[in-house]
Amino acid sequence: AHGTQLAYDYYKLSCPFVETIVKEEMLSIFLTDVSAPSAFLRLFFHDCQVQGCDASILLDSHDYFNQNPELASSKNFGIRKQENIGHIKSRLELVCPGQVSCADIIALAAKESVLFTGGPHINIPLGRKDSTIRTYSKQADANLPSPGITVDQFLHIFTSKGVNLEESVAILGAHTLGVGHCMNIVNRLYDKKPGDDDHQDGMDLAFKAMLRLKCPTRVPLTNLTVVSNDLTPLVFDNQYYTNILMGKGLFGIDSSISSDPRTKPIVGRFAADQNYFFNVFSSAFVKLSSTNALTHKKGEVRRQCNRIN
Ligand code: HEM
Ligand SMILES: [Ca+2]
Ligand SMILES: [Ca+2]
Repeated sequence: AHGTQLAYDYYKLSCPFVETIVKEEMLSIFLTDVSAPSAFLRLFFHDCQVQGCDASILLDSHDYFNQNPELASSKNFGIRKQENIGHIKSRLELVCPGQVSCADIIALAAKESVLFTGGPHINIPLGRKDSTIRTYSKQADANLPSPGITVDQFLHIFTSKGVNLEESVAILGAHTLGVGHCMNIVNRLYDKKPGDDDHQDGMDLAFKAMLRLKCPTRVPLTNLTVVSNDLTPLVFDNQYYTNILMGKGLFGIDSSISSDPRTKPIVGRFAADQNYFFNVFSSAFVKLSSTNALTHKKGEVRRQCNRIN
């Protein structure tokens, strides 16, 4: 099974128990850290968004150009749990040395995170290779979306990967898990010109008052406070869509998709039908996980996730 494409049975001969081992390791991480699933899900998106799903995000700094690694970008603020991927990798190296890529481990960790928190069981094809090309913080700055992007920019990011309109709205449902830092929200709370109407951005006023209490100033220190992405940040459910329809979206883009005429009907459908959301999320996830995947002789299986062999 070492062809030129990702395959569902890629490790059937070379590492038949890879999925069981990753699941086992993930369970023990989840039991000690309830915030881990959200961290793995975001790690996966940020890896795929810069140069493709190739574990480039795990590479650390040392190189002769002395440039910052991808992870140092401010857009990667709050990214955690990379070291757990390295730990799972070292366990897999004992069982099937040189076989399983770090990029596949990131994708498997993300799908286990969705399942463990109550979301759908997603089957993903495997066989991604790890990048042999180093990435820099500038690439992450340029490719990772800002919380206030427009719906057009948002749709462009995903349609360019073959993700359709409905699937794009579904993949943002990942914001059913986890938190955001005040630094990513304060612009929405304090950049009003005098005389502006507080109602104009469609944000629920009680919600806005709560956010202002949690994030009282633009001063960087208080920006380290976190706020939940939805009402149930530990559960993968469709609450995110219900929240954004009520004007309780945390980031600008969360609010925007609940009012744009192209995306609003889809948000309504996901809010009304969790199963339907799960199905569309699953197909979006598989597409996202295949972004620029390196296969066959492109790329390598790293021996250690934080460095090119
Ligand atoms: C394309 C539009 C997107 C934008 C603008 C965006 C923006 C953000 C921002 C600003 C944060 C908060 C980071 C912090 O303050 O610590 C965040 C958190 C998060 N994002 Fe996104 N995101 C997008 C898409 C996605 C996608 C596609 C996924 C996964 C498939 C995802 C998964 C997450 C998760 C799970 C968190 C919570 C992380 C945690 O609790 O540590 N996001 N996102
Ligand atoms: Ca990458
Ligand atoms: Ca939730």
